[in-house]
Amino acid sequence: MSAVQGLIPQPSGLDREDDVLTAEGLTKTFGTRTVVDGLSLRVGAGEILGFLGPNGAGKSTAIAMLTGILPPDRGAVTIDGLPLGGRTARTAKSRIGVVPQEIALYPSLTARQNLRFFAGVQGLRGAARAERVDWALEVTGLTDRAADTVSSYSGGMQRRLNIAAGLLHRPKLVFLDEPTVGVDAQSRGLIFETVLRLRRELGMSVVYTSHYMPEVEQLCDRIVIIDRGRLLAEGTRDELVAPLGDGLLRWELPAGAPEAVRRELAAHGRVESEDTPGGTALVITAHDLARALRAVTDLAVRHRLPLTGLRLDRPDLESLFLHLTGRAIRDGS
Ligand SMILES: Nc1ncnc2c1ncn2[C@@H]1O[C@H](COP(=O)(O)OP(=O)(O)OP(=O)(O)O)[C@@H](O)[C@H]1O
Repeated sequence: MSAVQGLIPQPSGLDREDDVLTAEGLTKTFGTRTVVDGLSLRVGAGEILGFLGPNGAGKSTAIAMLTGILPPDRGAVTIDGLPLGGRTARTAKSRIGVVPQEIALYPSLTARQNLRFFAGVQGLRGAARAERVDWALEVTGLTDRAADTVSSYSGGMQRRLNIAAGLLHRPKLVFLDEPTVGVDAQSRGLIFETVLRLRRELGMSVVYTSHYMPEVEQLCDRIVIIDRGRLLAEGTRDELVAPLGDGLLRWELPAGAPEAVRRELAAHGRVESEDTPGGTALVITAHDLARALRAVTDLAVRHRLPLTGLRLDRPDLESLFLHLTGRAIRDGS
């Protein structure tokens, strides 16, 4: 059970006037399994929203519904005030860009030829097309390599060109699905720069999925965490980690450790128990980490308990995640 569930800020006031996306009660069931369950969220104009969840949480299914690829069983989405269904679906969809994880480019064509092709698919012609292709190359840092074939590109450059292709129609909102997976540090930096420029220069909004927490902490204005298809927490990075207190302290105790240990530690914050192969681990969400640590060492001396299984964690999204879901953001990591 989580240490902070119930203390996390929940979505505040949907349907703000400048929201570029609102979703209400999105639900999707495959067979007997409800994969997304009553999900509501919003994205503000110019906002970079981190969209997180452990493997199998329902992110891809939710994003497919948010982008009009998959119709929800229940619930509704608006893009820029337009329902993403019925008569307005086409216009609503034209205001979003979707950049999937998979590279969807023609390797034997140059970067510019690829973008000219995709711009044509978007209905751009003539000077407008040339201007937009130049812009997309520039904003993703690929102008110098525009005449090279994609097959000669590094993985990171291909990823940036993939992003450029999703920006050609200048959407109001772009979905970036794990845009930095497997890319080199330089491309990662350039992708960050691109995201920040899109917001700064065009007021574009971004929904950003990533398993790399420091990246999300650095880039995203607000973060939504889902698990088992439901919204688990939503807020700024600081709002989200605030309930974790000053720090987390995890102390593995042998079987038969006195109950008094737990009682005394409760004075220093919320205490939870986890079963371990050798006994129990107490997880203390400490108000004051230094004092909690002193209490632990004091208890260890008094009750002759080992300190070898003691670990301290900074409150960050990674630890929040573990506490909310009982799992690391990526299984096996
Ligand atoms: N078309 C489908 N039919 C049946 N089950 C599905 C279908 N699509 C997804 N699922 C199941 O729904 C659950 C959520 O899947 P989804 O891909 O949305 O999760 P995710 O959060 O994107 O996971 P990951 O981070 O691993 O990509 C998974 O258990 C998946 O097996």
